[in-house]
Amino acid sequence: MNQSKEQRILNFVLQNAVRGDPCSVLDTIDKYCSQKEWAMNVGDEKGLILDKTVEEANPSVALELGTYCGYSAVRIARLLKAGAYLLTVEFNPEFAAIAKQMIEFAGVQDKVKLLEGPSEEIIPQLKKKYEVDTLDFVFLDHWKDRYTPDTILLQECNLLRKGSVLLADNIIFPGAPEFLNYIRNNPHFQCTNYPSHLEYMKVVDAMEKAVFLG
Ligand SMILES: O=C(NCCCCc1cc2cnccc2s1)c1cc(-c2ccc(F)cc2)cc(O)c1O
Ligand SMILES: [Mg+2]
Repeated sequence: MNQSKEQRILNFVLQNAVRGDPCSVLDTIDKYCSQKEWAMNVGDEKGLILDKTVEEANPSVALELGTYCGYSAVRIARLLKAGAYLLTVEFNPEFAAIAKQMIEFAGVQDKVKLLEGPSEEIIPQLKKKYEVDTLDFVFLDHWKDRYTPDTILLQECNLLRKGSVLLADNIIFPGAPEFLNYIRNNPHFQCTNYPSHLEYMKVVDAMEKAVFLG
């Protein structure tokens, strides 16, 4: 049975990156996806915005919605302080299996917990089943029409605290217009827009940061 694109990306990393070196894993994925096959990793340009936002937030507990091949999970986890961890949620079992291997190869598996399932099921389980108190950082990179309902769900489940930082990918392309309208008109969030480009393309994209004000 012929391989998936995601399996080809993982194989390229296993054969060309340095085991235990997250930066080499990221660089190798970016090399493959810019030169051989496009894939929906956050990429190197928006990845720098993600890095700066994570470093500024310096989270103890982070959540990612939309793991895919694990690129941004590795990107986030490599910046976490001792004892801090990332919960990353993936809906597609094939992608989750690839991401698990990618995260382990990068050597950040002790900082990452990969949860499989739809966000609307996982989010209400975070407190009781995954022993989360509140989330310091949330990266939204899953279905774009789930950004708003899941942001509302996070608030309903009391998972945000004063200062929790949300960062959303793909604000322009594919676009999350309903989320942008919701979050920018919500007095409980302080928003900042970061213009950028779609991963590996000249297409305009952007990220939106939203700090919860309590
Ligand atoms: O769809 C995108 N990401 C979401 C994949 C979703 C799956 C999940 C749903 C779900 C539900 N619950 C829990 C976990 C999860 S994971 C996406 C798409 C593009 C893109 C695609 C075509 C194109 F021509 C140009 C850009 C670029 C991006 O950066 C993306 O992030
Ligand atoms: Mg994205």
